[in-house]
Amino acid sequence: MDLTKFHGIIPAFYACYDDQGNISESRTAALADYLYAKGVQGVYVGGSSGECIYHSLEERKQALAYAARHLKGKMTLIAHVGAPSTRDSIELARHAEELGYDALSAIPPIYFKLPDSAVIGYWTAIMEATELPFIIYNIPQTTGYTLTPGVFRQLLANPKVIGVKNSSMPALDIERFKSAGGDRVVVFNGPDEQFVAGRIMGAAAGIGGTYAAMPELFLAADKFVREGRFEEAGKLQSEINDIIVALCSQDGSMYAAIKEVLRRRGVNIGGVRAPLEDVSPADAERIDGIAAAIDALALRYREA
Ligand SMILES: CC(=O)N[C@H](C=O)[C@@H](O)[C@H](O)[C@H](O)CO
Ligand SMILES: CC(=O)C(=O)O
Repeated sequence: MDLTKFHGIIPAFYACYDDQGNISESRTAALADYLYAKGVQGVYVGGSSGECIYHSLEERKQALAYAARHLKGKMTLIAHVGAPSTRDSIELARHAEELGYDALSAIPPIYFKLPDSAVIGYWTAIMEATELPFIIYNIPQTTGYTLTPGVFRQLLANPKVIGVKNSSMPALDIERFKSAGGDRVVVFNGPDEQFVAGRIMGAAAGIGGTYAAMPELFLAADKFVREGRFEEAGKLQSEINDIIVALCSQDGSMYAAIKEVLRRRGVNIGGVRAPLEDVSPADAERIDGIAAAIDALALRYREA
């Protein structure tokens, strides 16, 4: 299988709401057009950053359908289908396959702490439900489940497994998964704050929650790594991290801050769904500064 279509910068697609807080097709189209114009390699739809955890099954299907309608054939499409029950996950997986997604991905089961056997059973049931390749999602800080290299190796017995999106903080985990999977897997860097480290340690791609706020910067960082320009990559990573820290330092949630940045960059995708907190009046001025900083860096790295 040609895995190169999964290489590069793959922003996590955000939940796009109308003014009443319902999933909006026209606003999904606006985010889709913006990301297409920036030249990203793909999108990851319906994950953490897509606020999937706060959506009904019907809304999740809508979000997957609207993104596919506006991006199918233009870039690689990955559907996140992890849901509390195996049954709902399978329903989403089949829906994503019908919509023409290129791959599925899922977090492990959440809430109850389940043994490895149940987690493996869950991911395997999703894989068996469609013909699509599958990307395991390891994000221990939110799910409470840590994927070990041993369990990863067991899962690799299934040829549908083509990769792992690793969001644990040690870049070492990326290297260990790549070492276990070799050429048949793509490891996706999770933590945007160490994208450059992840790329150097074995990730051929990144899926990130802040990419869509500043796609130009992650595309430039990726190019620096590909060209072996590690000093420039490291400097840009540091500039990116100043922005991420600022996005995470508002009264509102990081996603609310990002959506305000996007509004200033010409893309209105609404607010965030409670219990995520909206930005405060005091955030507004600081977010003006963040958006201006992103625009200035994007300009500076345009010819990178
Ligand atoms: C914990 C979490 O949500 N991680 C995301 C996915 O890996 C990241 O992309 C973060 O959104 C990003 O690194 C900002 O902290
Ligand atoms: C990558 C990420 O942030 C997500 O799962 O949406």
